Amino acid sequence: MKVGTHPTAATHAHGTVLTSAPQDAPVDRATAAARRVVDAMLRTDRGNANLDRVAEELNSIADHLEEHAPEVAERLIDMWNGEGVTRHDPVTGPENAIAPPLVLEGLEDGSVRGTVTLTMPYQGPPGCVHGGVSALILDHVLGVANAWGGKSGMTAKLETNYHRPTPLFEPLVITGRLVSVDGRKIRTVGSITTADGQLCVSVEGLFIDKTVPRPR
Ligand SMILES: CCCCCCCCCCCCCCCC(=O)SCCNC(=O)CCNC(=O)[C@H](O)C(C)(C)COP(=O)(O)OP(=O)(O)OC[C@H]1O[C@@H](n2cnc3c(N)ncnc32)[C@H](O)[C@@H]1OP(=O)(O)O
Repeated sequence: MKVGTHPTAATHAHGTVLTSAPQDAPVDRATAAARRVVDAMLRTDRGNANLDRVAEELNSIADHLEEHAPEVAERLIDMWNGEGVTRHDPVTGPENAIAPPLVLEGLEDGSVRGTVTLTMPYQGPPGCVHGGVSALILDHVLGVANAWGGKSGMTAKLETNYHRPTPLFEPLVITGRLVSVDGRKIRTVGSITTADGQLCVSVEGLFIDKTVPRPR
């Protein structure tokens, strides 16, 4: 695949950004605020006397958003249009409050790479990243690595090795790279390391070339 030709790819100093850049759009600002709420909810004092009022206000916000929500089928068509593809996923999507969101660059050596700091909503063992969250992030990153390598497929198998606990609250380097294509079988590897290079998680994925049609 020719570097920089994908509609979601923007060329930056260190590589080509494969994820949607956060925009100064109301939906991005509202999603960032929702992300703050999820994080703050886990951090706030359990005895905070205002939590009843918080629940009321948040429910009123949810009521408002639901009142303005089109039919799911209609929304799905919109989501899968153009750059929307990368705006709503649970790993990189600036419009998805459960996404950290991770920003990924495509590098000339064929790999993709990003740095992210995960906080309390992603916790598994005390102070550490939940293993399922690591697998989620890597599954997606391998999918983007496939796209960067000019392929796409469905995850058939994701073999995940947890080498050491993955720390919260510090930058983690996430990488992915397509290693081989054999007919419909695409093999892709990835890892999560600390900023000083300690390997926390490594994965080997088998993807099967198959396109699920976009909603229309
Ligand atoms: C420039 C770029 C910008 C970026 C631009 C954005 C890009 C945006 C990226 C989005 C990135 C999202 C990344 C998330 C990726 C998911 O989350 S995908 C969702 C999770 N995965 C699923 O739901 C898959 C569910 N499973 C299935 O649908 C089907 O089982 C599969 C995997 C498609 C295979 O079914 P099938 O098409 O009928 O194929 P089948 O004939 O069964 O198997 C084909 C071959 O594979 C083998 N195989 C199949 N399954 C397995 C298995 N589990 N183990 C071993 N072998 C297997 C078979 O044995 C067979 O081998 P051969 O006999 O040919 O040697």
